Amino acid sequence: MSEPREGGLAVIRRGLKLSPSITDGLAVTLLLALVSTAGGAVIPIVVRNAIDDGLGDPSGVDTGQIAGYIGLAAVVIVAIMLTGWWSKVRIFTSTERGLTELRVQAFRHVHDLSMLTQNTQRRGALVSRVTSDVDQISQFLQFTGMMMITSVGQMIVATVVMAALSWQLTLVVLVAFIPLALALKYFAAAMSRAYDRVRHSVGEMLAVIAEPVVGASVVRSYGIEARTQDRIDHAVRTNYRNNIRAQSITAGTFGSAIIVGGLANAGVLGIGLWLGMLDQLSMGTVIAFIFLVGLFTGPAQQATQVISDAQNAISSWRRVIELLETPADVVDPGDTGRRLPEGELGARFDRVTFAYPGGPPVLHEIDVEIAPRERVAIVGETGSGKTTFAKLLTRLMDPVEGSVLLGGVDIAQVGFTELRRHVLMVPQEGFLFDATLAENLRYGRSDATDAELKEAIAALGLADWYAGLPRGLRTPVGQRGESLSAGERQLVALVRSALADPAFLVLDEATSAVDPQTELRATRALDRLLEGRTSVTIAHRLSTAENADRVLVFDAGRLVEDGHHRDLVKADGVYARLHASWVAQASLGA
Ligand SMILES: Nc1ncnc2c1ncn2[C@@H]1O[C@H](COP(=O)(O)OP(=O)(O)OP(=O)(O)O)[C@@H](O)[C@H]1O
Repeated sequence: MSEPREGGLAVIRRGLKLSPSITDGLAVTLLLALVSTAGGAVIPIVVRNAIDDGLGDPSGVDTGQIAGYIGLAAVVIVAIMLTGWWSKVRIFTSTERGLTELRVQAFRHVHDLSMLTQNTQRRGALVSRVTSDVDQISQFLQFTGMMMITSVGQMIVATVVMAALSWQLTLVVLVAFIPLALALKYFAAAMSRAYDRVRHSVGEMLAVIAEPVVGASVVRSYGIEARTQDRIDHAVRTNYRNNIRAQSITAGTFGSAIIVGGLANAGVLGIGLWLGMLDQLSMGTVIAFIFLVGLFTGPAQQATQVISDAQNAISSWRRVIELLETPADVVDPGDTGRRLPEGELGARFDRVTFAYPGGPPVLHEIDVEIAPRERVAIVGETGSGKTTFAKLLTRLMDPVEGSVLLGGVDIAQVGFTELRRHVLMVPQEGFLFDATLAENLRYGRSDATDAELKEAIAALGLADWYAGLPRGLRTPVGQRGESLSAGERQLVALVRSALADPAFLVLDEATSAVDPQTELRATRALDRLLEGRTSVTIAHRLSTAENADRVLVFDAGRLVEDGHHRDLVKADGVYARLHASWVAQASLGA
């Protein structure tokens, strides 16, 4: 299905490179953690000595010596606590710092990804995916990853100390663990498959739940609540089943590790006592061994949990890296980019061909020049490429071949900020944020004063509309502007554009019907907005094409006609047919 995936270590290496703060001071942190772990192995030795030398002293119980050992044990325990605490604080701090960097990079990148291949909804899903993926990585780095390293250290130290005390008992412990060590590989593979299924079903479930939330109005208006609910129930149940299956495997492996631990302890006790009776082992050594078996088996019991957490974290990391490495298809040249000429601006499409990723060309060799201050209307059947043309003009995407120039400059070489200062796209539905009217208008120009906002409203002939607003500039527009009518939202979008004051405007004409009074206001406001500017309007209305200086007609991705409405009607081609159907519709509506 896809190319071979790189191994876990390679993913970790690349992930660490992306968040260098994680490894800041890691050597010291690990050293502290290992000191803390190794400290654990000192206690059994102290216990052994206290028993053998203190209690088992032939001249009677040596309380002084025992007190000395207890004191030593206390010092070691305090040292273990302090080094353990300190290493944890260090690992939390550095991983949080590194993961914050990763979150910032990932969220920024989601926004840089194509406006077209990633619609708003997909981007929302990506953002929540990144959030949960980074949480997984954090859980791993702060708990399990650290545990993994200290566990290995603990097992090595325990083995060395055990071997130094008694090779026979060490052998007993190792033999008990061999089957588990071998089985772990299989458990890990089963767990990996089970958790893969869980991750997949979580993704499905989120998508199925998110869709009807975003499309709530469609769900309600088509009365498909029951069907939607069925899909959600099914996704939730599948996720539940997958989770239960995965948890059963985890529980099974954990349980078998406990059994093996028990067997090792029993073996140590049995054989230890027997060796003791043969006078080959001291009492202290056998008791110390019980402690050491604990040190050795603890990590092995947690190995399954560690492996599954590591697998989760690695696939999360892999996804975040893949996201970050998805090239942003429109690259911002930034401040080093070229500047656009100030004042009026014309545009040129120089043999522009465009295809959406993986699709056939939808615009073919478009060659056209738009003069400064010209009012151009774009018309064509649905799917003919009008929106694509407009998006190329504002560089929401780059042509596959050819180039788009503004004022003689290839817009691919112009920084985003500079470009947005000169050319602006006014969509059909200007998105309004859940804030006041003033705040929404300031998306056009952030430093505009209240007086300037009112001036801009008046300049577009909207003073009477504004006067009717209950709280003036402080009027809340509601979520997505719901407190305003569709027509009023268009008015806000026009004032916002006027405040931004670009030389070149690209408009997607609204198709939604609005009341006649607002319609009149919008037409008047638009007329004033376009005054003195170059404009390209995706026209859905007859009057827009009729009033334009020039009409560009698209058909199946080709520019087939170019001229004034009058001449195009006479030419009796694509435009004449479109025009005839508009006229017929208008007379039907009348
Ligand atoms: N994001 C996309 N991914 C893939 N193909 C797309 C995408 N957007 C548009 N297309 C395809 O590109 C072609 C041109 O679409 P475009 O939106 O430019 O047409 P349009 O003339 O603006 O149509 P409408 O009037 O319906 O908005 C169509 O065939 C369409 O299916």
